[in-house]
Amino acid sequence: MNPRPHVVVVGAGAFGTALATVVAETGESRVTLLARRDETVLDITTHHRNDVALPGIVLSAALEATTDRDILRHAPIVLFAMPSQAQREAARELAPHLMDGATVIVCAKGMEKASGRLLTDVLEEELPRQNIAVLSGPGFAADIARGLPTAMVIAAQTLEQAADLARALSGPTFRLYPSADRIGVQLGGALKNVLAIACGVVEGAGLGDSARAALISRGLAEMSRFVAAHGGDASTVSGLSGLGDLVLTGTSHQSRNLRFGIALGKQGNAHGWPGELVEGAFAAGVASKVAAELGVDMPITDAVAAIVDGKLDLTTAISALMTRPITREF
Ligand SMILES: NC(=O)C1=CN([C@@H]2O[C@H](COP(=O)(O)OP(=O)(O)OC[C@H]3O[C@@H](n4cnc5c(N)ncnc54)[C@H](O)[C@@H]3O)[C@@H](O)[C@H]2O)C=CC1
Ligand SMILES: O=C(CO)COP(=O)(O)O
Repeated sequence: MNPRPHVVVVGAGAFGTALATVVAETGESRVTLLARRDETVLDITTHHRNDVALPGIVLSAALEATTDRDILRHAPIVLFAMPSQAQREAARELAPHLMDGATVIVCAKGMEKASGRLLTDVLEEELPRQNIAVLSGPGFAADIARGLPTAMVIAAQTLEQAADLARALSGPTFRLYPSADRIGVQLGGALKNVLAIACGVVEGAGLGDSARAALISRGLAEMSRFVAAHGGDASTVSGLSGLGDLVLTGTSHQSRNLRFGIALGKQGNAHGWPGELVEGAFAAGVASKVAAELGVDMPITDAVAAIVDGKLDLTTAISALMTRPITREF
């Protein structure tokens, strides 16, 4: 791989901006953020800030920004940091601009709602001439952008490719662990959002910390089953993407999914939610539907999907979860 590759990050929201600045700061790559709005480009190039996405944070002076898609033509590494439901559309729009053989890294945490498919499958369908990888794990955009220590996972088709990517993108404050399990890594990220909503519901309804610990642990069992049913490695979810991210977003109020769940637990609905992205609200319904098709038992995910859809009240959900037949733990 080129010693100083050009990395382009698509999606100038919180996560895209955070990834772009932390990689630019290493000095190992030339990094450009591909934004949709001229105002964002101006803010980054003149003030080294993106105050819409990451208010008050000073970005790397080495970070470039543009709205010109032609920047993708010579970029061997491209990060797709837009929300899950926008990944297909973005791939379709950007396909003519991407370099043949480039690696496109899914940085969203979710599944495609319309098809129930994995995001790597979606991008492989839309971008047959590129290699598709996944970046996931515990890391709030604001923490990453501020240079606080974070560790995440990068999964590619082979461990060797993942290790190359990890070396190209890691820096002194941002450490990537390579993996060859794209399925486990991406599903760990998608499903932890559903469970973070469940943890929020528990917190909002005042059900106690013991209930949260039970949810995290039984939620992990659900994740493992779902990953295995998709052909991934069930043990991947006990790593950073899965348990690591669930501990983070199931307990920290920085998490939008947790805060959304707290609103549900407090008032029974999410009326008044400010419109921030809540990936778990999409993933719950998709995962629940796909699990039913695959015959995978996912009672917590099913409950979150039904609560989010307004089809189940909290008391009934808790009673249903607590009175399931007694079975062995594993
Ligand atoms: N914010 C965080 O701390 C983290 C977020 N993520 C994941 O990153 C993904 C994005 O989240 P955030 O950046 O927080 O959301 P955000 O709402 O801050 O930003 C999303 C950005 O995507 C852009 N966008 C939407 N559709 C697009 C398209 N078709 N082409 C180009 N850009 C498009 C929007 O303009 C917006 O700037 C989510 O899947 C989230 O789960 C992952 C780890 C941490
Ligand atoms: O995935 C995240 C951190 O790892 C961000 O979580 P939220 O989308 O819940 O804010």
